[in-house]
Amino acid sequence: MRTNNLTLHTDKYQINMMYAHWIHGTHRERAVFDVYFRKLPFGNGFAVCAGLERVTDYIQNLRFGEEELAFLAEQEEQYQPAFLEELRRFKFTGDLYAMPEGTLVFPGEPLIRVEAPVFEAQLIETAVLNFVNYQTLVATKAARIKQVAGQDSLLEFGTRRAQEADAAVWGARAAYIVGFDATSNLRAGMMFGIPAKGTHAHAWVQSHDSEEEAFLRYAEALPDQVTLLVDTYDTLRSGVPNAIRAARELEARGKRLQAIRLDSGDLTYLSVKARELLDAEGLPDVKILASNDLDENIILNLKAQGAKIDAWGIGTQLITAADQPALGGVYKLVARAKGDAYMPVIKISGNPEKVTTPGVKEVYRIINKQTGKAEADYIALKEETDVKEGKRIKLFDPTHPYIHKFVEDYEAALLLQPVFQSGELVAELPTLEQIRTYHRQQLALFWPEYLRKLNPASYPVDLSITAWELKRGLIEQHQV
Ligand SMILES: Nc1ncnc2c1ncn2[C@@H]1O[C@H](COP(=O)(O)OP(=O)(O)OP(=O)(O)O)[C@@H](O)[C@H]1O
Ligand SMILES: O=P(O)(O)OC[C@H]1O[C@H](OP(=O)(O)OP(=O)(O)O)[C@H](O)[C@@H]1O
Ligand SMILES: O=C(O)c1cccnc1
Repeated sequence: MRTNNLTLHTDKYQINMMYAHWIHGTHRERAVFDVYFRKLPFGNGFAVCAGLERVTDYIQNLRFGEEELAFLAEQEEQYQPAFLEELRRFKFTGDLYAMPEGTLVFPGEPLIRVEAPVFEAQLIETAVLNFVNYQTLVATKAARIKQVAGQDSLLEFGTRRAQEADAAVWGARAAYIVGFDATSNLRAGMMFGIPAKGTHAHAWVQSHDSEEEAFLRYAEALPDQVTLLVDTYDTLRSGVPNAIRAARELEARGKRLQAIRLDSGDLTYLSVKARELLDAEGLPDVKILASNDLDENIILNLKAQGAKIDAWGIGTQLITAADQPALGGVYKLVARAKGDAYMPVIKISGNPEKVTTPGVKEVYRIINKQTGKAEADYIALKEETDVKEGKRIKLFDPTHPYIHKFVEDYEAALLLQPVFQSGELVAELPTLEQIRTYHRQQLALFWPEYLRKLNPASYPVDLSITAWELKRGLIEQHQV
């Protein structure tokens, strides 16, 4: 590997567009881009916004170093040396607004708005989507797992199966945001302050002459509160009885066996039987941890079957978001500078979902003051004042405009917060603990029908009349 610099972590077409803008002298013209996704993953009723910390760090460190410039100079495009000099001076000077990490987010609403010289806004598209798509996807998957696990402990075990190293650590962080308790990845622990936890592998048992010896030696070496993996040979005939012997031995030394881990077989049957054995030996406090390709559906099933599992280790299915391995978040131009003002622009498509929503917009979460619950998200043009002033507004579904209602006793929470202004970081980023608390508060804002895992109700994301008319007008204008 030659570089840690992420400035060239972009698609070549961005640099080519930057070059063409520079050639024509339009590179300083301001442009506005929205980041949003069109479809919720996993059939879930919401997604959990994540990725902003990485985006912030990336933008602060955007610089074309000598290595990057030399590499660009070698490209078949033969960029002019003066362009490379322009890149040498590159720094992000724009504005970026973003929803805080942990926010519940929905299709069609901007999670991030970038207002910057087109030269800068174009460069960052690829990396911003890369970070936000992955982290939002994993946070959402983890939220589904957290929902079924309730108060049980959740350990993130995914690194060995993750799509490479960055995915492992940022995925561990995304899981922690929504309520996982710990990760097995020590680097994630060190980078983010996530509690790091670990049991032991089958290899530990296999590398001893007997399972009993392996357990005793492990318990002897490690401090209090060990977890023993009991399924290497025969869970009920050998693993659990040997763990019970180890627990006795530990007790004699003033230490405790914290848990046993089951990693194969019928987890309901084995956990019920193991619980009986442990309880019969006066060890009701020894917990049962399960792992083995678990996801939210298996956990829900195991619970319905009466499994006696207190803690869950989750790897592959979470870190790879196995049932839907990508979130299709996009970065779309919605306005560009024309003189002193922004001119809204649109992208038309035969598929109504793919028609972009033009203009510089804000997203407001409309919260009913009586119930304290979110009624809808309301996308209005930035200059609109009605919603800011708490005036009566019409909520209507842009794809079915006849479905509508008026609301007046509401609080409008402005979701896109300033993060960069004129290239300077203006937001104080929250700590991970603050993000976890905020995420829990977000969940409490929503009625359960939007949160349920299976066939959730669709939460309304509505356009203001002005934003809708702007969109309709531009569609008509472009119709031939
Ligand atoms: N009672 C259960 N109900 C539903 N799914 C279960 C139950 N017990 C285990 N599972 C899940 O079923 C799958 C079983 O995987 P698999 O067929 O590989 O068996 P295994 O026990 O892991 O075998 P191996 O000994 O090869 O590891 C895993 O995803 C596991 O989490
Ligand atoms: O099943 P996942 O959700 O992906 O969780 C991670 C898995 O990684 C380990 O297995 P592995 O076979 O890699 O190693 P081991 O020898 O320690 O069991 C562990 O035992 C889990 O089963
Ligand atoms: O600590 C563990 O038990 C662990 C860690 C990573 C993967 N599987 C299990």
